[in-house]
Amino acid sequence: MKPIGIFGGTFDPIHFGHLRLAEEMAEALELATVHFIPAGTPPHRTRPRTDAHHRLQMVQLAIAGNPRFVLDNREVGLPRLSFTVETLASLRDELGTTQPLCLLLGADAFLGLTTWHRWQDLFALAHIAVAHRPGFPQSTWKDAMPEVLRAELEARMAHPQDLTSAAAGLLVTRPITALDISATHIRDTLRAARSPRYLLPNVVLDYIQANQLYLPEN
Ligand SMILES: Nc1ncnc2c1ncn2[C@@H]1O[C@H](COP(=O)(O)OP(=O)(O)OP(=O)(O)O)[C@@H](O)[C@H]1O
Ligand SMILES: O=C(O)c1ccc[n+]([C@@H]2O[C@H](COP(=O)([O-])O)[C@@H](O)[C@H]2O)c1
Repeated sequence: MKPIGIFGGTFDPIHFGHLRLAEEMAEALELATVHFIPAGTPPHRTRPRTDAHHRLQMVQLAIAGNPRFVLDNREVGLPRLSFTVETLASLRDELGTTQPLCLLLGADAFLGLTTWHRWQDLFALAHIAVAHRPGFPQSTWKDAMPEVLRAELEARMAHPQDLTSAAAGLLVTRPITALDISATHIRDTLRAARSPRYLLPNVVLDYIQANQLYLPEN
Protein backbone atom coordinates (compact mmCIF):
# COMPACT_ATOMS: atom_id res chain seq x y z
CA MET A 1 0.00 0.00 0.00
CA LYS A 2 1.44 3.38 -0.99
CA PRO A 3 2.13 5.73 1.95
CA ILE A 4 0.06 8.87 2.45
CA GLY A 5 2.13 12.01 3.07
CA ILE A 6 1.14 14.34 5.90
CA PHE A 7 2.50 17.87 5.56
CA GLY A 8 1.73 20.30 8.38
CA GLY A 9 2.77 23.92 8.42
CA THR A 10 1.77 27.40 9.38
CA PHE A 11 1.76 28.28 5.65
CA ASP A 12 1.74 32.02 6.39
CA PRO A 13 1.90 32.16 3.35
CA ILE A 14 2.49 28.92 1.40
CA HIS A 15 5.46 29.25 -1.01
CA PHE A 16 7.48 27.30 -3.56
CA GLY A 17 9.75 25.84 -0.82
CA HIS A 18 6.68 24.03 0.56
CA LEU A 19 5.38 22.99 -2.84
CA ARG A 20 8.69 21.58 -4.09
CA LEU A 21 9.15 19.69 -0.82
CA ALA A 22 5.73 18.06 -1.23
CA GLU A 23 6.21 17.36 -4.95
CA GLU A 24 9.71 15.90 -4.65
CA MET A 25 8.84 13.81 -1.59
CA ALA A 26 5.67 12.53 -3.29
CA GLU A 27 7.75 11.44 -6.25
CA ALA A 28 10.71 9.97 -4.35
CA LEU A 29 8.62 8.16 -1.73
CA GLU A 30 5.84 7.19 -4.18
CA LEU A 31 3.20 8.77 -1.96
CA ALA A 32 -0.44 8.14 -2.88
CA THR A 33 -1.41 11.66 -1.77
CA VAL A 34 -0.01 14.52 0.29
CA HIS A 35 -2.35 16.06 2.87
CA PHE A 36 -1.52 19.71 3.51
CA ILE A 37 -2.62 20.51 7.07
CA PRO A 38 -2.46 24.22 7.98
CA ALA A 39 -1.86 24.67 11.70
CA GLY A 40 -4.61 26.32 13.72
CA THR A 41 -2.82 27.54 16.79
CA PRO A 42 0.66 26.03 16.50
CA PRO A 43 2.11 24.94 19.84
CA HIS A 44 5.57 26.37 19.44
CA ARG A 45 5.31 29.88 18.06
CA THR A 46 3.26 33.01 18.44
CA ARG A 47 -0.20 32.82 16.90
CA PRO A 48 -0.04 33.22 13.09
CA ARG A 49 -0.93 36.80 12.26
CA THR A 50 -3.01 35.70 9.30
CA ASP A 51 -6.46 34.25 9.93
CA ALA A 52 -6.75 30.53 9.37
CA HIS A 53 -9.37 30.98 6.64
CA HIS A 54 -6.88 33.03 4.57
CA ARG A 55 -4.08 30.48 5.11
CA LEU A 56 -6.45 27.65 4.11
CA GLN A 57 -7.55 29.55 1.03
CA MET A 58 -3.95 30.24 -0.03
CA VAL A 59 -3.07 26.54 0.32
CA GLN A 60 -6.18 25.59 -1.67
CA LEU A 61 -5.22 27.97 -4.49
CA ALA A 62 -1.58 26.81 -4.48
CA ILE A 63 -2.35 23.08 -4.74
CA ALA A 64 -5.29 23.33 -7.16
CA GLY A 65 -4.75 21.17 -10.20
CA ASN A 66 -2.35 18.73 -8.53
CA PRO A 67 -4.32 15.49 -8.22
CA ARG A 68 -2.00 14.17 -5.49
CA PHE A 69 -2.35 17.18 -3.20
CA VAL A 70 -5.22 17.44 -0.71
CA LEU A 71 -6.16 20.23 1.72
CA ASP A 72 -7.05 18.98 5.20
CA ASN A 73 -8.61 21.54 7.54
CA ARG A 74 -8.79 19.40 10.70
CA GLU A 75 -6.35 21.56 12.70
CA VAL A 76 -7.73 25.01 11.99
CA GLY A 77 -11.12 24.23 13.51
CA LEU A 78 -9.63 23.18 16.84
CA PRO A 79 -10.45 25.47 19.77
CA ARG A 80 -7.01 24.62 21.27
CA LEU A 81 -3.37 24.09 20.32
CA SER A 82 -2.86 21.74 17.38
CA PHE A 83 -0.40 19.05 18.37
CA THR A 84 0.89 16.88 15.54
CA VAL A 85 0.66 13.70 17.62
CA GLU A 86 -3.10 14.29 17.96
CA THR A 87 -3.49 15.09 14.27
CA LEU A 88 -1.74 11.85 13.35
CA ALA A 89 -3.87 9.90 15.83
CA SER A 90 -7.05 11.25 14.23
CA LEU A 91 -5.76 10.36 10.75
CA ARG A 92 -4.81 6.91 12.00
CA ASP A 93 -8.36 6.41 13.35
CA GLU A 94 -9.79 7.31 9.94
CA LEU A 95 -7.34 5.45 7.73
CA GLY A 96 -6.83 2.26 9.75
CA THR A 97 -3.84 0.58 11.32
CA THR A 98 -2.22 -0.81 8.17
CA GLN A 99 -2.09 2.32 5.98
CA PRO A 100 1.50 3.67 5.91
CA LEU A 101 1.54 7.35 6.90
CA CYS A 102 4.57 9.54 6.36
CA LEU A 103 5.01 12.88 8.16
CA LEU A 104 6.95 15.30 5.93
CA LEU A 105 9.28 17.77 7.66
CA GLY A 106 11.92 20.23 6.62
CA ALA A 107 15.30 19.85 8.34
CA ASP A 108 14.69 22.81 10.68
CA ALA A 109 11.46 21.30 11.97
CA PHE A 110 13.10 17.89 12.40
CA LEU A 111 15.98 19.33 14.43
CA GLY A 112 13.43 20.70 16.92
CA LEU A 113 11.47 17.44 17.15
CA THR A 114 12.35 16.62 20.77
CA THR A 115 10.53 19.79 21.89
CA TRP A 116 7.25 18.55 20.40
CA HIS A 117 4.38 17.28 22.53
CA ARG A 118 4.81 13.49 23.07
CA TRP A 119 7.41 13.43 20.30
CA GLN A 120 8.40 9.83 20.83
CA ASP A 121 4.79 8.72 20.20
CA LEU A 122 4.98 10.14 16.67
CA PHE A 123 6.91 7.06 15.50
CA ALA A 124 4.08 4.73 16.51
CA LEU A 125 1.73 6.69 14.27
CA ALA A 126 3.77 7.54 11.16
CA HIS A 127 7.06 7.30 9.35
CA ILE A 128 9.00 10.58 9.21
CA ALA A 129 10.62 11.90 6.02
CA VAL A 130 13.01 14.82 6.43
CA ALA A 131 13.78 17.12 3.50
CA HIS A 132 17.01 19.10 3.35
CA ARG A 133 16.63 22.86 3.73
CA PRO A 134 19.14 25.63 2.96
CA GLY A 135 20.67 26.91 6.20
CA PHE A 136 20.47 23.45 7.79
CA PRO A 137 23.10 21.37 5.92
CA GLN A 138 23.08 17.67 6.76
CA SER A 139 26.75 17.84 7.77
CA THR A 140 25.68 19.94 10.79
CA TRP A 141 22.64 17.87 11.84
CA LYS A 142 24.52 15.59 14.19
CA ASP A 143 25.89 18.51 16.20
CA ALA A 144 22.56 20.34 16.15
CA MET A 145 20.57 17.29 17.22
CA PRO A 146 20.03 16.12 20.81
CA GLU A 147 21.55 12.71 21.53
CA VAL A 148 18.10 11.08 21.91
CA LEU A 149 17.08 12.21 18.44
CA ARG A 150 20.37 11.02 16.96
CA ALA A 151 19.71 7.59 18.48
CA GLU A 152 16.24 7.51 16.88
CA LEU A 153 17.70 8.55 13.55
CA GLU A 154 20.29 5.78 13.63
CA ALA A 155 17.83 3.11 14.80
CA ARG A 156 15.03 4.02 12.39
CA MET A 157 16.97 5.07 9.27
CA ALA A 158 15.46 3.42 6.18
CA HIS A 159 15.24 3.67 2.40
CA PRO A 160 12.21 5.11 0.58
CA GLN A 161 11.22 1.67 -0.71
CA ASP A 162 10.97 0.37 2.89
CA LEU A 163 8.09 2.71 3.73
CA THR A 164 5.48 0.31 2.36
CA SER A 165 6.72 -2.51 4.61
CA ALA A 166 5.27 -1.00 7.79
CA ALA A 167 2.58 1.50 8.71
CA ALA A 168 4.88 3.68 10.85
CA GLY A 169 8.21 3.92 12.65
CA LEU A 170 10.86 4.51 9.95
CA LEU A 171 12.90 7.63 9.15
CA VAL A 172 14.16 8.73 5.75
CA THR A 173 16.09 11.86 4.81
CA ARG A 174 16.13 13.27 1.30
CA PRO A 175 17.91 16.05 -0.55
CA ILE A 176 15.43 18.19 -2.48
CA THR A 177 15.98 21.18 -4.75
CA ALA A 178 17.49 23.77 -2.43
CA LEU A 179 15.17 26.79 -2.37
CA ASP A 180 16.16 29.37 0.20
CA ILE A 181 12.61 30.65 0.61
CA SER A 182 10.81 31.25 3.89
CA ALA A 183 7.43 32.67 4.78
CA THR A 184 9.18 35.09 7.14
CA HIS A 185 11.16 36.55 4.25
CA ILE A 186 8.01 36.84 2.11
CA ARG A 187 6.11 38.62 4.91
CA ASP A 188 9.05 40.98 5.48
CA THR A 189 9.30 41.68 1.76
CA LEU A 190 5.60 42.55 1.51
CA ARG A 191 5.73 44.73 4.61
CA ALA A 192 8.62 46.62 3.06
CA ALA A 193 6.43 47.14 -0.05
CA ARG A 194 8.82 45.06 -2.15
CA SER A 195 7.88 42.24 -4.51
CA PRO A 196 7.97 38.54 -3.50
CA ARG A 197 7.01 37.51 -7.04
CA TYR A 198 8.54 34.18 -8.15
CA LEU A 199 8.95 33.02 -4.54
CA LEU A 200 5.34 31.83 -4.40
CA PRO A 201 2.58 31.04 -6.92
CA ASN A 202 1.02 34.02 -8.68
CA VAL A 203 -2.46 32.93 -7.55
CA VAL A 204 -1.30 33.18 -3.93
CA LEU A 205 0.26 36.59 -4.48
CA ASP A 206 -2.94 37.77 -6.20
CA TYR A 207 -4.93 36.55 -3.17
CA ILE A 208 -2.58 38.34 -0.77
CA GLN A 209 -2.98 41.59 -2.69
CA ALA A 210 -6.76 41.28 -3.10
CA ASN A 211 -7.15 40.70 0.64
CA GLN A 212 -4.53 43.23 1.69
CA LEU A 213 -2.56 40.72 3.77
CA TYR A 214 0.93 41.46 5.14
CA LEU A 215 0.57 45.21 4.82
CA PRO A 216 3.13 47.37 6.63
CA GLU A 217 0.70 48.09 9.47
CA ASN A 218 -0.33 44.39 9.98
N1 LIG B 1 12.37 26.36 1.64
C1 LIG B 1 12.11 25.23 2.31
N2 LIG B 1 12.84 24.09 2.10
C2 LIG B 1 12.57 22.96 2.79
N3 LIG B 1 11.59 22.84 3.72
C3 LIG B 1 10.85 23.92 3.98
C4 LIG B 1 11.06 25.17 3.30
N4 LIG B 1 10.16 26.07 3.75
C5 LIG B 1 9.44 25.44 4.70
N5 LIG B 1 9.83 24.15 4.83
C6 LIG B 1 9.24 23.15 5.73
O1 LIG B 1 7.82 23.22 5.59
C7 LIG B 1 7.17 22.99 6.84
C8 LIG B 1 6.22 24.14 7.17
O2 LIG B 1 7.01 25.32 7.27
P1 LIG B 1 6.43 26.75 7.63
O3 LIG B 1 4.99 26.85 7.24
O4 LIG B 1 6.81 27.10 9.02
O5 LIG B 1 7.27 27.64 6.58
P2 LIG B 1 8.48 28.62 6.86
O6 LIG B 1 8.82 29.20 5.54
O7 LIG B 1 9.54 27.93 7.65
O8 LIG B 1 7.72 29.70 7.76
P3 LIG B 1 8.29 30.85 8.75
O9 LIG B 1 9.36 31.60 8.00
O10 LIG B 1 7.05 31.65 9.04
O11 LIG B 1 8.81 30.11 9.95
C9 LIG B 1 8.29 22.79 7.87
O12 LIG B 1 8.49 21.39 8.03
C10 LIG B 1 9.50 23.45 7.21
O13 LIG B 1 10.71 22.86 7.64
O1 LIG C 1 3.05 18.90 18.08
C1 LIG C 1 3.92 19.71 18.44
O2 LIG C 1 4.29 19.84 19.62
C2 LIG C 1 4.57 20.59 17.36
C3 LIG C 1 5.60 21.48 17.67
C4 LIG C 1 6.16 22.24 16.66
C5 LIG C 1 5.67 22.14 15.35
N1 LIG C 1 4.66 21.27 15.11
C6 LIG C 1 4.11 21.16 13.74
O3 LIG C 1 5.13 21.13 12.77
C7 LIG C 1 4.66 21.68 11.55
C8 LIG C 1 5.65 22.70 11.03
O4 LIG C 1 5.69 23.78 11.93
P1 LIG C 1 6.15 25.22 11.39
O5 LIG C 1 6.31 26.07 12.59
O6 LIG C 1 7.45 24.98 10.69
O7 LIG C 1 5.05 25.68 10.48
C9 LIG C 1 3.27 22.26 11.86
O8 LIG C 1 2.30 21.33 11.42
C10 LIG C 1 3.26 22.36 13.38
O9 LIG C 1 1.96 22.22 13.96
C11 LIG C 1 4.11 20.50 16.06
